Amino acid sequence: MLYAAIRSGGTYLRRDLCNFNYSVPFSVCRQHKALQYHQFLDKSILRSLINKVVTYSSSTKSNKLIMPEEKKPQIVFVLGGPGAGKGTQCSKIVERYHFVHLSAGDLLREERAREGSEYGTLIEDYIRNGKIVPVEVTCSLLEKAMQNSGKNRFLIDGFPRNQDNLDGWTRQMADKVNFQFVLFFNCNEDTCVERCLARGQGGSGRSDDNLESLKKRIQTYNNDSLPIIKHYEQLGQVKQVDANPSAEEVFKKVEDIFSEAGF
Ligand SMILES: Nc1ncnc2c1ncn2[C@@H]1O[C@H](COP(=O)(O)OP(=O)(O)OP(=O)(O)O)[C@@H](O)[C@H]1O
Ligand SMILES: Nc1ccn([C@@H]2O[C@H](COP(=O)(O)O)[C@@H](O)[C@H]2O)c(=O)n1
Repeated sequence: MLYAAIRSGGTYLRRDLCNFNYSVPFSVCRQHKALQYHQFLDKSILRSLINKVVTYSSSTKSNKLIMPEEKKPQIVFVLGGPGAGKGTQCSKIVERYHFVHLSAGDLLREERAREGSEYGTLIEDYIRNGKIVPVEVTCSLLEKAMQNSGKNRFLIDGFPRNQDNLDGWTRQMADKVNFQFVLFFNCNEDTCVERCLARGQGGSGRSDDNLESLKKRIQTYNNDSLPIIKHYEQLGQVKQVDANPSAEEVFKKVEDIFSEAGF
């Protein structure tokens, strides 16, 4: 038998990964997702055991192995209109709460600029026209950036932006991460446009900080991104912040949210 059931429907221990012979030497506290052990079990063995425990998805009845929830990277999605201040707030969160900030837009711009990229032209066309790049490209960039960072806490900024993004993420990543919540920066359309135009005039160098692209970006946001935020709202997974005040005032609300969430 490959797996020794610790508790049915719960966490399983892969015997073939263990170099000793205890049959059921510890129990798994599912509620707290923590391992508890019987007194006779040596702590060093326990430590090595914990490293070797994998969870088995009994709900799917498949042989798909899933990492324990507490070991998966923690993910916060950061959403809001163009220029709502997502990037600005993410930088502050990184400083205060030691998250890694991954902006889907930045990763796409980097990929566009990468010599030899097969997606450069496609990405430029999508960005200039405010359209959402197919998820296969974006999700792979996100996954690679997560792996390369070697860290375990991520703000994923500007993703998922449409149903394709959400479906692709669910297929490729949902099982691999510990999703926390969506941080939604809600900002008036006029303010968003003003901020992006000012950013363009200030020399952002972005090919989409102009009125023509902005109209398209806002249309995409209203038609494709808002329904995704609503989807998460219906699941009770959205923490909303009014993004119209100054960056400092907005961050105070963000701090409340992150502190309350235990970060
Ligand atoms: N609360 C704020 N008040 C005034 N200006 C702000 C505020 N937050 C951000 N800005 C400015 O607005 C511009 C857009 O901010 P930022 O890049 O953080 O937005 P964003 O939501 O990440 O944009 P995008 O989705 O287009 O990448 C920047 O020039 C930034 O300095
Ligand atoms: N999930 C995403 C995110 C972004 N894009 C494209 O990049 C543009 C800029 O994004 P920002 O978040 O930096 O504003 C955006 O308008 C899209 O064209 C994307 O395709 N998918």
